[in-house]
Amino acid sequence: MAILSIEPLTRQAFAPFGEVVETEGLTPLSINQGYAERYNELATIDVGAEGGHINISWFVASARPAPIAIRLMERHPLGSQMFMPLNGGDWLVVVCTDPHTRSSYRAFAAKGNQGVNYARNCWHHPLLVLKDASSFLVVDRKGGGDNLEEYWLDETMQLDLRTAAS
Ligand SMILES: NC(=O)N[C@@H](O)C(=O)O
Ligand code: NI
Repeated sequence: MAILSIEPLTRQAFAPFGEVVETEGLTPLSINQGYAERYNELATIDVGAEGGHINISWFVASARPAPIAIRLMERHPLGSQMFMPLNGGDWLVVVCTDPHTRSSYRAFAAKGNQGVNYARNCWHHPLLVLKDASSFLVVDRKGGGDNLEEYWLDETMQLDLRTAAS
């Protein structure tokens, strides 16, 4: 059984896979006569391929049984996919550059104030949360064409949750 250690989610570490949606380290614009701050252009929504349009949805996710087993990776060839937690709970992100290559897998511990925007065609595990009834705002694609490619792993990989706290 392959064990995948979990690293903190940072913009730099996640850059090969997409964007981290967070305000950390950014300077906001002051708007609304000073009564609000705007953190601009945090993610690129790329859903126009083959006539696609933006789909705004709300996911309510349940925690998977521990130890979390990674058996399936997926990608969306026609569009990006953004997840933003709404309850403020920590969650997990698992991505890879090549699902056939074990060493290409990366697992990240995302904070409750961090979202991710998977770039179009980025291999990722479906939404992984640590608590039941975890709500997420999701921005991805609706439209024709086949926007889902799945890869079932030959060998189940396990997430080493002990490293998530580090
Ligand atoms: N199925 C669905 O809409 N969500 C997945 O693509 C996911 O990444 O969670
Ligand atoms: Ni997805």
